[in-house]
Amino acid sequence: MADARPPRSPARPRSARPDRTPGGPEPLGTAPRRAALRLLDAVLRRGEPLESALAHATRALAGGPDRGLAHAIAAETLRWLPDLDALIDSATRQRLPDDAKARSALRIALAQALGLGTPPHAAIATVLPLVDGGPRKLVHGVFGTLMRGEAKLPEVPTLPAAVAERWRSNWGNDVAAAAARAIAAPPPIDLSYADAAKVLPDATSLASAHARVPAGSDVAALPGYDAGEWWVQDLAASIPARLIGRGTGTALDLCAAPGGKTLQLAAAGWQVTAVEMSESRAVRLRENSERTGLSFEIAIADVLKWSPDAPAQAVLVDAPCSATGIFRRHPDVLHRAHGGIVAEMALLQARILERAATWIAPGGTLVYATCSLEPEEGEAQIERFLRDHPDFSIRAPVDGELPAGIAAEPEGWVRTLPGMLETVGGCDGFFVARVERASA
Ligand SMILES: C[S@@+](CC[C@H](N)C(=O)[O-])C[C@H]1O[C@@H](n2cnc3c(N)ncnc32)[C@H](O)[C@@H]1O
Repeated sequence: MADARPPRSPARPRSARPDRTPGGPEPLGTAPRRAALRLLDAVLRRGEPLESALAHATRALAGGPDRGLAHAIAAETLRWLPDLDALIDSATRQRLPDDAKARSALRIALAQALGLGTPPHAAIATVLPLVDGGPRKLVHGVFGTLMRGEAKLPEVPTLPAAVAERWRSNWGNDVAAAAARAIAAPPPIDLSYADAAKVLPDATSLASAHARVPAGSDVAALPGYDAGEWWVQDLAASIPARLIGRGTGTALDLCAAPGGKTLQLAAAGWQVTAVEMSESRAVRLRENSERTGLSFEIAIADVLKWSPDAPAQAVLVDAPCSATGIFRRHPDVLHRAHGGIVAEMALLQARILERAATWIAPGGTLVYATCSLEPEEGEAQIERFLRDHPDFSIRAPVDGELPAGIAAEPEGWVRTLPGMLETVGGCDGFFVARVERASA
């Protein structure tokens, strides 16, 4: 590559040969790195969610552990992307283009060596075959320079510039700084229980029917898994159904899959119809119903075309959104969810809300939620909705309805932000508003 400075006397990490004969056997462990490279390409070039790209990018891998490794490498790279790029730029004379294969290969080699604790010689030996016939010497040299210089990642990851600017301007510097701290490692795992009496006795519990277990726990080994007593659901994601509460009437869960909120509503006694447009995601609804023994109707339909037979007492709109609030577990959103996506999602949310408003019985409740940290998908939606629908008004949460440590905003809605509950593991960024239709 002509545009990068060859390092001074490149180091040769143990067992990595920059001049390996092309076509020779590939070092063991290269296949998951190749899949990680494909995953990065899917997220950064095509804007695909990491989880959606997983099946295709890892289809050639032999088994679960290799797939898990490819996912872990890609996710770690996305957590630290601006910092990895800064290191790469510090060791090249001319900046490598963002989409250069050499940059991608270096990103995943460095993410492993500096983030995942992979021995440097293994990190580079398994990555060099990915640039065979290309900038192999450059990649090897830059990596060697950085390792010799004892390169390190900072203690706190750097947010991508556009995200940092947006969140600082919307929520302030402290929230943006807390978001950066929250990217450093995967968060703890929250479980929602159908029966509050069955919550694991030793676990941290921040709300009724909630347990929090450490990140990386083998959830399938936890008590109650086989019996379907609980499902994985972030604490903030459990708030929308908490605000609907218990009831025996009809509830519509629009945009329902994979179904965490549908299960909560069914467990709270409602006769639920779960509406989901994606057939493949609706399979998860069915599986979750079978696993937990909680029953509800499923309608596979687009809510922009579907209508219920009769108005419902409760309607939950967990609208499709930019998903920037779930960046801790899905760091790809930090690099995909730009302003255009937020604007597109905000339009869709407004259309869904308009339809949902017509399906609520007098005196009934509508809960609107998004896992987004963008006010256009939260506060602005509900402000506009209330302006356009004078027969609806906010019903603020009362004592005991929200998890410990989370309070309603003065306007009566709930906004969870990075930094909240930080000392006990944090929570996702969510917006939740409960509005009630006036009685006839
Ligand atoms: C935020 S997720 C829902 C998460 C879910 N409520 C839960 O708690 O597990 C949004 C869902 O809405 C679905 N969706 C998007 N647009 C839709 C539409 N027009 N009609 C029905 N479902 C839609 C997506 O396929 C996705 O499954």
